[in-house]
Amino acid sequence: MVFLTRKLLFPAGKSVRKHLRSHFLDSLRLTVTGGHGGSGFPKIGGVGGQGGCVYFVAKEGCSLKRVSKDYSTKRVKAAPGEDSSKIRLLGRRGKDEQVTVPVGITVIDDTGRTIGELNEDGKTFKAAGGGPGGCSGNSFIGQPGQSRTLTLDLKLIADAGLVGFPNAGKSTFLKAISKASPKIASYPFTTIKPQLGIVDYTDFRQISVADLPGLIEGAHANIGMGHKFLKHVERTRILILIVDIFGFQLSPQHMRRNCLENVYALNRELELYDSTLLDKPSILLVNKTDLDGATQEFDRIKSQLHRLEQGLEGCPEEIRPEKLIEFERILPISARERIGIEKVTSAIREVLDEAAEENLKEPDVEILARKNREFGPKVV
Ligand SMILES: Nc1nc2c(ncn2[C@@H]2O[C@H](COP(=O)(O)OP(=O)(O)OP(=O)(O)O)[C@@H](O)[C@H]2O)c(=O)[nH]1
Repeated sequence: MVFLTRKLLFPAGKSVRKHLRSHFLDSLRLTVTGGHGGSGFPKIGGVGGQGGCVYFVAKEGCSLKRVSKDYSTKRVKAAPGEDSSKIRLLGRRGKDEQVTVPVGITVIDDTGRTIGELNEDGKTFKAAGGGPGGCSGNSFIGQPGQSRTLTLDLKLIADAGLVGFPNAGKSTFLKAISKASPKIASYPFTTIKPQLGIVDYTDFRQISVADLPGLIEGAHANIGMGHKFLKHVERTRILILIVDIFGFQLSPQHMRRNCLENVYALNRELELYDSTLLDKPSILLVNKTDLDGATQEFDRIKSQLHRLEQGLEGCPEEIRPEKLIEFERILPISARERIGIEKVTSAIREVLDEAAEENLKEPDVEILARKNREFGPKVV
């Protein structure tokens, strides 16, 4: 049925991504409702308990995807207040509902107004107030809680995040794609200050690329800048992985990894930290192809880069990923000599546009598929 739905939704000729990714979410709409106030007890002047409130609480390491899974109906309701009774004149307050959200969330109401910012761990925002309990002022009838639909927007660092081991040529690449020298971005919700390069297109579109520094093998286990780095990879729409065509060695104590192994190692680091990062559309840049013998080396490994699953057996166990990254594009470049840079900037734009298009369509498919499951004919 899902297959059929997809076929109907995606017109012929329009390519459906060959592998269906689960979605990276950077925006989520939730309908929040405070609990209903409890009824009062007119005879003895008893007051109903106030309904519970809905709060958003920022927490490090939480993702919008998690919130979406926890509240699959996209509705959050706090508990009603207790009715007043002979044994409890003042009804108890309804239980609050606390929704844990990622740090760096902007809360937007239905009119498009920003009504809250959750930029620090532990920060709380009251999303919906509970209804007042019944009392003499309201004829002892408990009132409904506040109800509204809010959008949780995850603040992004940039459209694309540049991921690579040291010395791969990230800064050089950033300079090559942005006319002005990269800016150091300072965000209130992050501790790192990524270098930000802005790509200017002839039609005045601008796309931002952030160099997220400090990834080394073991980052998932918080070695080096570890988690500080990885948690910011979440805040970009697409990933650009960059590797040195001749490989990389962090220090004499570390193994020398060839180009292909570097790709597996980057894949492994992302996977170990959070495998949903691999769901983001990604581009692989193989850098330093101006060096002697680099073109031949790229031609030699090109097919292996396109079919990572085939090289898995020969991949050292400590960097062997379980879930493989799937690149939308694999491009050889020389960041220093600015070779292949135009192809990269067009690819970034195309991949971002494809991702945006897919994001628009995919939820429809999911909803339709669910509805079909709920109401469609039973297949036994
Ligand atoms: N031959 C050649 N050298 C390059 C190229 N791109 C970068 N380099 C050199 O590689 C070295 C590292 O480049 P960076 O841009 O500083 O690399 P990085 O990934 O930002 O390094 P970290 O700051 O350590 O993370 C420098 O000496 C660059 O000149 C390239 O396309 N060709």
